[in-house]
Amino acid sequence: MGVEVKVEGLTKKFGSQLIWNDVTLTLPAGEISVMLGPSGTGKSVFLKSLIGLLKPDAGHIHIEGVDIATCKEKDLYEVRKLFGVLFQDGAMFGSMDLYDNVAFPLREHTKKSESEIRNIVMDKMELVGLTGAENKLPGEISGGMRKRAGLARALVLDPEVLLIDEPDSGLDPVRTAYINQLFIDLNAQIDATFLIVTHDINTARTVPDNIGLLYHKHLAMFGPREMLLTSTEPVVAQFLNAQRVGPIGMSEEKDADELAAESGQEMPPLPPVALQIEPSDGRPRRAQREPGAWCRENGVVPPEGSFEADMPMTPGVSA
Ligand SMILES: Nc1ncnc2c1ncn2[C@@H]1O[C@H](COP(=O)(O)OP(=O)(O)OP(=O)(O)O)[C@@H](O)[C@H]1O
Repeated sequence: MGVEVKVEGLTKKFGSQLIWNDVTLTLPAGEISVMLGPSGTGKSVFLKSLIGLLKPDAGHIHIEGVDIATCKEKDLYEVRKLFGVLFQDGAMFGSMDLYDNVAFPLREHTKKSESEIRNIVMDKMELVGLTGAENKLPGEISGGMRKRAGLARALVLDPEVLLIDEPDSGLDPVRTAYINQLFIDLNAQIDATFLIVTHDINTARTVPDNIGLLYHKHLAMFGPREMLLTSTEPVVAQFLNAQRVGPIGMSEEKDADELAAESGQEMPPLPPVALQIEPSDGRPRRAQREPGAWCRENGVVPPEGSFEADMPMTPGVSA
């Protein structure tokens, strides 16, 4: 069962460059959360801060009673064992075949016998659909397969928290759809807490239980998927609907002249809220909620056509 990750007032700077300030959010145990944000807003830095690879300048990260923002190296080493991480490129050792890559954390961090290791590696390879590819080298397989192998390696120590950095980078839409379904199925099976950093709006709209948006050195919003997908807050609505009109500019916040030039243009109405992807075997996830439940409980009327099975495609967003 996954564990809760509670982030309070987290601030990160590199020298005088502020990356983000006062980030406060809770990744609920066993739920899938997605972190979005324009390029360079510090999504990867946030992910690395969560496992203690980067030290925040202020704030706290509470996991299982330990504050990893301030704890000793020895405690950090222990807490890190709760995490599995899938880096953007899979971070495979090029000279090792997939079997040895996936077995690596078990050989490094456990005293398991080679036959126990074999059982675990083959089990995780099967989970990610890579049975039969054990003897391939990372350079001999596609980007999608490399990500799956990276995922198998992230799973071998049975993580309570799975951090995934841009799983869709370099993948075509079909492969992205497959890996998104895999995340949902995995979450149903292992019940870990997931945090996925992505640029892909379709992933953000259909995979997570919660969405966060980093923008302009702060956390603009974090909450249930339906809350953000029905939000008319300009930054959130602009980003989640891939619009040019709104406060986010090409490289930073728009200046007064740019905003004035847009004054006659309105953001189009919000598109319908898509159904969340469900596990392929039909078994519900522990965190799964009924479509529209958050809207009903909070008196929010979702855009017409929301939660319909065969929703039409929205520009830039495939259902
Ligand atoms: N180790 C580091 N030292 C100094 N600056 C860094 C370091 N790591 C990241 N940065 C800076 O922090 C900022 C945020 O980087 P980060 O990679 O987290 O952004 P991102 O939101 O993940 O971007 P993208 O979506 O393009 O991957 C960038 O300006 C980057 O140059």
